[in-house]
This record gives sequence, C-alpha cells and structure tokens, in this order.
Amino acid sequence: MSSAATRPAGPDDLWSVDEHLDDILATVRPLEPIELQLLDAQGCVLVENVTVPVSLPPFDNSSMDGYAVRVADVAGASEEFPAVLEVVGDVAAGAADPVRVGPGQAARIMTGAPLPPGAETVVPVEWTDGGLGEGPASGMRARSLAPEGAEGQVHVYRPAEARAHVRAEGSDVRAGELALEAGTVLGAPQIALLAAIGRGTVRVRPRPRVVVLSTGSELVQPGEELAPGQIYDSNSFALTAAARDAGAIAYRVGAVADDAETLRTTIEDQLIRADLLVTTGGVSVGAYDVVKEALSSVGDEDEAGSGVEFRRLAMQPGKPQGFGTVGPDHTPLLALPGNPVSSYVSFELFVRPAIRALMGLTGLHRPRTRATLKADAALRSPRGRRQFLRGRYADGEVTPVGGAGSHLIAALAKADALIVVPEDTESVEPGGEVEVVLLG
Ligand SMILES: Nc1nc2c(c(=O)[nH]1)N[C@H]1C(S)=C(S)[C@@H](COP(=O)(O)OP(=O)(O)OC[C@H]3O[C@@H](n4cnc5c(N)ncnc54)[C@H](O)[C@@H]3O)O[C@H]1N2
Ligand code: MOO
Repeated sequence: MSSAATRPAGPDDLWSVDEHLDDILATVRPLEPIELQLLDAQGCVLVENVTVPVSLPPFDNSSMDGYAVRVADVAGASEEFPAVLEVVGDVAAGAADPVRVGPGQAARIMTGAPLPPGAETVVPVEWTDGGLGEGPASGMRARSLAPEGAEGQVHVYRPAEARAHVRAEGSDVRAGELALEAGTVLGAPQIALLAAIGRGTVRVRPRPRVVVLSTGSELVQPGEELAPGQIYDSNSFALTAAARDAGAIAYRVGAVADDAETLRTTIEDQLIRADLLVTTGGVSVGAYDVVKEALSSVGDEDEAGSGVEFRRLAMQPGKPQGFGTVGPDHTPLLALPGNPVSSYVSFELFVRPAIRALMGLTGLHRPRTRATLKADAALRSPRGRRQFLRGRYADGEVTPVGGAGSHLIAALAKADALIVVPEDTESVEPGGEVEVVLLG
C-alpha cells in the first residue's frame, strides 16, 4: 500500500469508494504463472500461446456408421436397383491397419474410424440393407450378437459423392496453427481443445488462495447450540462462498474470539497458505474491536510497505474498512466490517476485483446496467455517501428488497442486484433511473 500518504488527512476525511478500490488494485499484482494439469487450470488465464502439435482430426475418418466404398461402385444405386458389394471386414474406431477396399467391395465402418485405403466415400447404414437382405436397415446389429455382419454382402440403395460423410484430416485445426492465445480464460470448450490436441498441462496464472476469517466472541459455528447473546457466524461462510465464486481457492477459518493476540497468531499461522487474507468484524470504534489492534503488528512490521491502514469510506453499508499488507511476503489483507450485509457488499466491491486481479483477469468487475426504480416510495440515501441497496432486477426494472439495515441477511438472500445511489443523490423517486450492479 498505499496512496494514504499522498491523501489529505483529517478527522472527517472519508475515502471515496473509488479511491479505496484504486489503492487495492494498485497494490495487488497478478500471481506468478505455474504449470497446471488441465482441470486444475479451469477458470485460469493462459500465459502461453498454445500451438497445435498435431492436426485435428489426425486422419480422414467416417462421420457415420455405414460402409466405406468406392464412388463408382454405388453410382446410380437405388432401392429398385441396389449396388451389391462384397463386405471385406470391419473398421472400428481405433483401427490401426484397416482392411483395403477394392473394386466391388465395402468395409463396414464405424463413426470415427479411419477411412480405409481404397475407399473414397461412406454410405450410412440407413442407405443400405445392413447386410441383412431385408430392405433399408435402421442400424447395424451388434458385433457380439452377429459377427457375420463383417462379411457377406451388402445392398446399397443410394449413390454417394466422393468423400461424403468423411471428416478430413486437419478440417478442425491444422498442426502449427495457434490453438489458444495467451490471455485466454480457460472454460470447458478451451479445455476440450487443449485435451484434443494432447496437452496434459498448461501454463497459467493460478487461482489465488484466499483465507477468510471472521472475528467476534459472540460467534458460534452453524450446527451448534446457541447460548444467550450468541449468534451464528454467517460472514465466514458467505465470504468463503463468494471467494470461490470469484475464482479463488478459499479457506474458511472458524471465528476467532475478540482477542488481539489470538487473532495475530491465527493470521500468522494462515500466511503460509494465503495469497490474500480477508477478515470480518472488529474494524469500528468499539472497545472489543481487536482487528485494528492485532493488525498493527502482524508478521514483520519493520518491513517497508507492510501494515494495514484503517479508514472510513463515503459509502453505506461498508463505512469502516482496513487494507494493507502483512507478513514477510507482503500478503494483501482486506479487513471488512462485521455487519453481514456490509461485509458482503464490501466483498463484492473490493475483494472480488482483487481476486480477479490476482488471477490476471481483465474483467475485474460485475456487470452494471441502468434500471427503472420500481418501488412504492422514494429511496432515501444519506448525502455524501454512495449507497448500495439490495434489489431484484428484471426486464430493465429494479425492485428494492428489505431496507438499508446492514443486518438484513434474509433480504440479501432474495437480492440479485445492488442499487447504487450516488453520493450527491438524497432520494430517488419511483420511476426514476438508477444504476444497478448485477450479482449474477
Ligand atoms: N459508535 C460507532 N459505532 C459503530 C460505527 C461507528 O461509526 N460508530 N460504525 C457502525 C458500522 S457502519 C459498522 S459496519 C459496524 C462495523 O463493526 P465491526 O466491523 O467492528 O464489526 P463487529 O462490531 O464485530 O460486528 C458488527 C455486527 O455484525 C455482527 N457480526 C460480526 N461478525 C459476524 C459474523 N461473522 N457473522 C454474523 N454476524 C456477524 C456482530 O454481531 C454485530 O452485530 O460498526 C457500527 N458501529
Ligand atoms: O457502514 Mo456499516 O458498514 O453499515 O453498516
């Protein structure tokens, strides 16, 4: 971090949402590339140009189950006057040394099997009697039940052009061509191509390892009994899920009690597996808000550039925030407020882009759109704060769900969008236009 030193400081000095985000993104660097197995590279950004080592398909092959024949042998064939050919054998997918097809001959061929030498075209089995002598066939009989299908005679009822139903070598992609460009995000279709050209591993930026830990002595793990005054820890679950959704490998650490020394040692223990740390709670002004206290001296505090700075943002929810780096590797840490909606909204606005920046992605942000406010009453927003209200978006309209309270988890669970009310806007009338962040 941080641009803090260059900012004017004062007791009422609030950071804007954009300044805080810029500070985070100026600090977070894409992770170093590594070689990963294909499936481990899913969702990652490729950092090499991948060229095709062997053409696809690697050899001419049939696109149908049928008979490989010579064009002249089936010219003019019809149901009334079928071409009658001698079946010289089967060519199954994977055949290394397929039988030769001579004049007046046919080889029974399966989809994906190499076009045998001598053959010029393929007639689908439905254009033949399948060797059964009973008129047009609907398919072949299983080899295990009728091995004689690989010999005898076949009646062909239709002619075929040269190379009909033949997938030519290299018709998909040719050896030496660029298969995928550096910068490509590897989804299922790209992984299909890499596998098809025989790549077992690829060089990518890895998924960041994100450690999520919540703080608060009142927190109880879901599934256990609540004692008086206690609540269930929802933040660490929400943010771990959100981190996975953003593309990270996320580790949830059970809630840490409000004790600075415990929190400090817990964070130090977690540094080994963290590319990014996220804490929730303990960042406001209460006597038990220990995150600030603990984070002033995590790891090597003497290292230049280390340290977490706590600041207040001109936003609602999410006013109190901490950001900086900790430990010998200057691991970025975002300290989010404890209120559940505040922590989730903060995650969406700040942690998600940071995760995607670590991955080397270019699209860091959720899509946004303009929408018409569908509501019974005007929305109110405090002057000077950018407000993020929860809403449901459909067909160009957004409907608020729940109120502005940052404890309203049930309303959050119904929302699929954040309604953005800018700093200079104190109310939005029904029918007015607002910006919405689509949560996907
Ligand atoms: N005097 C002031 N009080 C508060 C201010 C302020 O400016 N002056 N800011 C308020 C705002 S805004 C927020 S946001 C919160 C932030 O507080 P902390 O980050 O210190 O969070 P906690 O006090 O630990 O908890 C707040 C709230 O959230 C509940 N919580 C915390 N962690 C979890 C969790 N993992 N799962 C579910 N719920 C959690 C906690 O029980 C509290 O109810 O400060 C305001 N106060
Ligand atoms: O600004 Mo705090 O984050 O509501 O509720």
